[in-house]
Amino acid sequence: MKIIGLTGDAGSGKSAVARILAELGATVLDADRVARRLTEPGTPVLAEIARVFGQGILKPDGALDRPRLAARVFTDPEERDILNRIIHPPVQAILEQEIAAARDGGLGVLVVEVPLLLETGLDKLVDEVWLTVADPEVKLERLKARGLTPEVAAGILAAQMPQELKAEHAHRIIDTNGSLTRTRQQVIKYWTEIKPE
Ligand SMILES: CC(C)(COP(=O)(O)OP(=O)(O)OC[C@H]1O[C@@H](n2cnc3c(N)ncnc32)[C@H](O)[C@@H]1O)[C@@H](O)C(=O)NCCC(=O)NCCS
Ligand SMILES: Nc1ncnc2c1ncn2[C@@H]1O[C@H](COP(=O)(O)OP(=O)(O)OP(=O)(O)O)[C@@H](O)[C@H]1O
Repeated sequence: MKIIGLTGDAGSGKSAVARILAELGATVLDADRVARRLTEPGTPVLAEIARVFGQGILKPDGALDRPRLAARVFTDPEERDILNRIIHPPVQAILEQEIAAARDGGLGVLVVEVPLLLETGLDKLVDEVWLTVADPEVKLERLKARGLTPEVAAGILAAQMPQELKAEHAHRIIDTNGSLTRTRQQVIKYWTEIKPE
């Protein structure tokens, strides 16, 4: 099985590219979704977050108040480090397990979509790094369109390795500044290159 690590800044179009790759036949594993599952009500990770960040970080129904936690961790690097230390080890363990299982498995392509692929060193476990890129103002506009405040949106981008540095580690780069059709064309071209049959 071929394993692609898909990464890129927040708002750079990873999820859009992952959807196209899934349509083309890849299996997609999304690190954000793994992190969400690990922080569902009743999990040890959520209990630890509530212990460290206070019960106010939970909504009345006991679920994680994600916008509230985002506002804290993306404007305060120390708080972000604390969250990362709680949540990254279990997320990484699951991703490593899934990648190892895929290696033992059959043919096909596994795409692991990980915003912090390079920052966490998980790129060493994949065969190729694919990077989505967009101009800073495009990424910021997309994040604001999701309802994030400009401060939180800028905080997320500041918490990630700069796009130019990421590009030094990438095998294939997808520019998402244009239309979705343009993005799709680039993805199909790369897909054809790795799946020549
Ligand atoms: C802080 C949380 C609760 C905010 O949730 P929310 O639903 O508002 O945002 P979402 O998860 O969609 O994240 C938005 C984007 O921020 C970026 N991001 C998320 N966490 C981090 C982080 N710790 N450091 C840098 N960027 C991050 C990603 O690009 C992500 O796609 C959530 O992001 C979280 O649990 N983060 C820690 C887990 C993590 O690091 N995930 C990313 C890769 S494993
Ligand atoms: N040409 C394009 N390519 C990709 N996405 C585009 C394009 N034009 C507009 N978009 C939109 O921009 C947004 C990109 O956000 P997306 O969720 O794919 O980014 P992301 O890299 O996964 O971000 P995050 O890491 O924050 O989850 C989507 O709403 C998508 O529909």
